[in-house]
Amino acid sequence: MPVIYEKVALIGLGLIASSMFWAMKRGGLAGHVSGFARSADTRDTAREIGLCDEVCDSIAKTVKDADLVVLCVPVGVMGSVAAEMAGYLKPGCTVTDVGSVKADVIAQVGPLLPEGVHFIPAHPLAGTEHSGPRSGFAELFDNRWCLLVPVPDTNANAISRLRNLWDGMGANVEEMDAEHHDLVLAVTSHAPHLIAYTMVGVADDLRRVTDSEVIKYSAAGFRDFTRIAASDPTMWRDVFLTNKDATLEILGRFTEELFALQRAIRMGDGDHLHDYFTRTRAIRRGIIEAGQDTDAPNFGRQPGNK
Ligand SMILES: NC(=O)c1ccc[n+]([C@@H]2O[C@H](COP(=O)([O-])OP(=O)(O)OC[C@H]3O[C@@H](n4cnc5c(N)ncnc54)[C@H](O)[C@@H]3O)[C@@H](O)[C@H]2O)c1
Ligand SMILES: O=C(O)C(=O)C[C@]1(C(=O)O)C=C[C@@H](O)C=C1
Repeated sequence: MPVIYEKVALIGLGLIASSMFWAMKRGGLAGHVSGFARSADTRDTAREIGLCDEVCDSIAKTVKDADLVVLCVPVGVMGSVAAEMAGYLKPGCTVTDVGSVKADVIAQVGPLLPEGVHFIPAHPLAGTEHSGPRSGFAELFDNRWCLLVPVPDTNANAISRLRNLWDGMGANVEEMDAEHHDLVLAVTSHAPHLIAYTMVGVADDLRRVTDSEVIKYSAAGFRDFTRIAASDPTMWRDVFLTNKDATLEILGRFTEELFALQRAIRMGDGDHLHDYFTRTRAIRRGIIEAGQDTDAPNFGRQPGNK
């Protein structure tokens, strides 16, 4: 694949930035990639593992002459990072981000960018519970969605160039508006993370009664929760504080449903429980049939298995 951007600058060398670097290298999509990290430790690690063609200790130096700048920092600091780099951007370059929340990031970053710079917010729907420069890998975005959230009147060529980059990194790209994005992600990602954090917290609170049995007899369902609940605390604090309204809306609905299920258990209303679980099972099966769960094991899908 031909080079899409001659010079790319990655700000914040963690899971997503490092995965983008390896994916861009795999596809030959960028000529030169510079990376900025605040801490000397992260810069040393990046140099040791060959992450970025150039590792810088200043944002100004990192973004100099860059055709594409990617903000890969927690959503709560997108604005302060944008303020620091705004005066050093190449005229006509594209600035994008990978933040998990979009409306708040657009409000933080948009007003700070000079005229003529194309701002195209983005969100790859791919990640792990790991963070930092060593956690990235080239395949992270393969066959995952990347949502572009362009603000109105964004230059169409700039959008299609960024589309091509994500496409070259293996993602399936779609466009969405920011409010819709934040509501959808509150359902599919943000509320589920909060529920996982809570469930693991409850198990920890019960530690005195259950001793170490929670860990010893950890069943698959709880293990999945602990993986999610091991996700980066800074990232997730910022997600909830910046996607407050949508998350609270979904948690309100979640609580109502939970109360209804709790009531059904107390009243011995097996039909309610059975109907509910039948409906949710169909949703899971729909996801697998649509080929949207690349991690799903094949067993249980033999013909005739209900
Ligand atoms: N982890 C995921 O599953 C996932 C998936 C999709 C999108 N995202 C989004 O991508 C962004 C990065 O997440 P990540 O998983 O790569 O996190 P990460 O913790 O692995 O990396 C973030 C990096 O940003 C640095 N940083 C923090 N504050 C900074 C500042 N003020 N200036 C410069 N650098 C700063 C941190 O030191 C860290 O190295 C976040 O906005 C997150 O919401 C994460
Ligand atoms: O698989 C995981 O570890 C993730 O939580 C990744 C996940 C998600 O919820 O799917 C987390 C946050 C992102 O903004 C996008 C992807």
